[in-house]
Amino acid sequence: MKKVALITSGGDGAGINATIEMMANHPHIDLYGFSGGYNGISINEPIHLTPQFVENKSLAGIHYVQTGRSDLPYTQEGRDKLHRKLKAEGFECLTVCGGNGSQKAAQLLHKEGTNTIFIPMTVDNDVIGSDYSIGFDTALNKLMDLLYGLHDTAANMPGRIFMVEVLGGNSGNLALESTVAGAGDLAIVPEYVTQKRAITKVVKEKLKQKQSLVIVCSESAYEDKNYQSGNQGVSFEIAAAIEEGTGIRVRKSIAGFYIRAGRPTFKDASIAAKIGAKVAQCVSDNQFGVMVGVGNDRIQALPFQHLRKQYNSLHPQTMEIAKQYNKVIY
Ligand SMILES: Nc1ncnc2c1ncn2[C@@H]1O[C@H](COP(=O)(O)OP(=O)(O)O)[C@@H](O)[C@H]1O
Ligand SMILES: O=P(O)(O)OC[C@H]1O[C@](O)(COP(=O)(O)O)[C@@H](O)[C@@H]1O
Repeated sequence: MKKVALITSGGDGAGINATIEMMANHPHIDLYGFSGGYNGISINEPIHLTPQFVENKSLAGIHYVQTGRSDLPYTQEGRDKLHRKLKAEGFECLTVCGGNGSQKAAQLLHKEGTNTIFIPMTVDNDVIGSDYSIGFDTALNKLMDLLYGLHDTAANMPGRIFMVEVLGGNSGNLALESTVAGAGDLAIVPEYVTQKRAITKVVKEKLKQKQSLVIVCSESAYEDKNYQSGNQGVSFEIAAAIEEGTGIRVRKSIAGFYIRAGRPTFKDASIAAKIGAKVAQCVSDNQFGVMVGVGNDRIQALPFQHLRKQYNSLHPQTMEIAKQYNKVIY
């Protein structure tokens, strides 16, 4: 049996319990989780994730271990603390579930001597080197539900403009995919600089064709970059510009954190479970310094050294379609 530590880091993502359950049930793995992200390794007692502990809970919305954002990995001193703690407690490997920031820290820790495996988990679906991140589909489905509701009220009471602000960090994936899927009329994404005048022009054109509009706006999209990843409120400023340009009041919603966790969809539960099985196999085979993610429709273990140049931006085909149908500001 190998003693393995696991943390979740950064924003939570539905489905990760299925990964943990698969790892906990592998005959070669003795799994322990630290709550609180990287800092949790230093300050929290490990939770023994035995097969009995994880039984029947893998599809729950509440994670087996709590996630968090931590200062320790940013400094050599902090990382040394983590290395020492893991070594002292006899862990042979650390598995980290999170987004791009967590991936960076995992790479540093591996380079400095702690065997590490990384698992992509973020609703932003922007992890370098993986076509999919655990939690994205659940968030997308919850967002779709909200947008469908707005379309219904829009149809019942025409002539209105609705604006929904959605999570996504520096990525417009949630906004773009939900819009192209038909739940929104126009996406505003941080990958393209959004100019007030351009939005008003597109909105006016769209209102010639449609009785009402549902606009899906990413949290960090705007021309003056005052709104960064994790900030809220950019849609209010964009809505004000649209109101000024069109004379129509904009009805606003922030989808917020409601979409971020909850019970996973089939896609999240399924991919997460398969990732868990692959991670367990990697541990068993002493294959460390890898990200176990999705590529070419398969679960794959990609060595950290292959990650650098594969920045995961908006899906090119989705973006092309969105442009063709005037569903995105670019
Ligand atoms: N550049 C970095 N160097 C070292 N550790 C980092 C770095 N960026 C992020 N981290 C660690 O990963 C954690 C999560 O990163 P964050 O960017 O907040 O979320 P995510 O991993 O979901 O992208 C941070 O709180 C920190 O502990
Ligand atoms: O929960 P917080 O700390 O307010 O952070 C909000 C951020 O977390 C996310 O929901 C998820 O981001 P990460 O998974 O990269 O941590 C982003 O979409 C958003 O910008």
